[in-house]
Amino acid sequence: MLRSCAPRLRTLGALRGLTGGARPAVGDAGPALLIPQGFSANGVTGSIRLEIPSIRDWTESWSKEIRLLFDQFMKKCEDGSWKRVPSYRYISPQDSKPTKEEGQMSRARIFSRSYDDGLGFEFVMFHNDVEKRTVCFFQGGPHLQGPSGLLHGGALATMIDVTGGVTAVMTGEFVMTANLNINFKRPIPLGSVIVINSQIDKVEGRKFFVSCDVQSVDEKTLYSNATGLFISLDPEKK
Ligand SMILES: CCCCCCCC(=O)SCCNC(=O)CCNC(=O)[C@H](O)C(C)(C)COP(=O)(O)OP(=O)(O)OC[C@H]1O[C@@H](n2cnc3c(N)ncnc32)[C@H](O)[C@@H]1OP(=O)(O)O
Repeated sequence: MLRSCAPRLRTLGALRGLTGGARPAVGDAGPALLIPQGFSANGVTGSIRLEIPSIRDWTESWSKEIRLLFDQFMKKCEDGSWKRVPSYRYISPQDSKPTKEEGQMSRARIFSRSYDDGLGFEFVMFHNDVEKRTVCFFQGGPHLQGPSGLLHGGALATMIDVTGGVTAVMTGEFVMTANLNINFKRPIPLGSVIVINSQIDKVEGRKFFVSCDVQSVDEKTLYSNATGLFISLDPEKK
């Protein structure tokens, strides 16, 4: 399984090349990649199309706080030190006769982009190649509630996983999460903007050791910290 996964993952790794500081107009269609082989529940399909959706500068639901952070970091992109990480929503099978299950698969969406605008994971990420770190500005929408008025821990875990994974992907090969340890230190008010800082601490062969902290925008509250191990796939393995 891992071997057949490799072409897709290499191409996903090529997303690194799609980042850039240029500010697209709101509503511009994002690029799409056609990838030779993909997965379905039954194994390999013909090909998959990875669609990067319209690159929104912001949504109606973004608070002023996250818009300001977005603008600040878009400015930092101008000298090339930071890059905005592109987002994508779909990896959909193409060019294969759909079975019932593949029909379902064609509705697949990347989990962290699976909610309608404003209701779930609203975030933007920026990556610094030299410092090997990624910053994610995240505003959890109302469908991510855990305890009343607070962000669900699993939603935060998702964002830590995605931010850590992106940090590893931007630095090396495409990776899978092998291990994630999270300390939940303070509850996060639903709808508030938080900052997830992720960096590569160490690389050992195919293993990327990543650490993350999750803070309030004013840096006064440390909500969580985490470590993760991300492993790039060995193309020789089945
Ligand atoms: C844009 C990108 C954002 C991505 C964010 C989202 C990411 C995800 O959701 S990924 C989905 C969740 N994760 C998974 O499903 C992964 C399931 N696990 C696997 O597929 C495999 O175990 C995988 C790929 C992680 C590693 O498999 P494999 O390549 O065979 O590793 P293997 O050869 O056994 O081990 C390699 C090294 O890693 C170490 N290792 C492997 N797993 C672990 C682990 N869980 N903990 C600690 N060390 C580990 C091994 O000890 C070995 O170390 P060394 O080289 O020093 O001897």
